[in-house]
Amino acid sequence: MENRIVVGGALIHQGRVLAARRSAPAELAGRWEFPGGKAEPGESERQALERELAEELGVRARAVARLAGQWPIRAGLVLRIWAAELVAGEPQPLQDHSEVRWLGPDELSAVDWLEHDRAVLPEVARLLAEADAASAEAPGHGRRAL
Ligand SMILES: Nc1nc2c([nH]c(=O)n2[C@H]2C[C@H](O)[C@@H](COP(=O)(O)OP(=O)(O)OP(=O)(O)O)O2)c(=O)[nH]1
Repeated sequence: MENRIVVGGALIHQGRVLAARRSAPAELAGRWEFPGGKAEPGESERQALERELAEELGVRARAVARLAGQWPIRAGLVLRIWAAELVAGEPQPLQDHSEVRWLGPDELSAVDWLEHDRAVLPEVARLLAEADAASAEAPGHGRRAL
């Protein structure tokens, strides 16, 4: 059987990353993840992520780059994580989540992540550090989206 891809988004905005607390199924409820979901047949990972972030959070977001690595979730299902930037809107837990939270670089371990997502945190920390360095160099010290 061909692997179906689950795309999770490390949505980064103003030096923080969004974590979302799952509301279902029971065995995953309460744990935190990078919001996203399964790519539909014929859909690119980018398209899938941007669609899922709109449905689940009510935001417009842009998938920027895939992070290294992939994680088997169960037979036929593989998780990949993309860095994404917020284009418009304020994320709300509309669907599949009970809460969302922006985490700064020192808060990445403050929530109970799903196991696979924990493996991505060093890379996310690096992205946040890069975004911070870029904002410090930018004229007027304005923060950049990523
Ligand atoms: N969305 C997401 N799912 C993750 C992450 N980490 C992780 O292990 N998973 C697992 C949980 C689920 O078993 C599976 C994704 O299912 P999902 O429920 O988010 O996908 P979906 O929205 O397309 O769901 P469905 O409509 O097909 O039920 O991947 C993550 O960071 N984000």
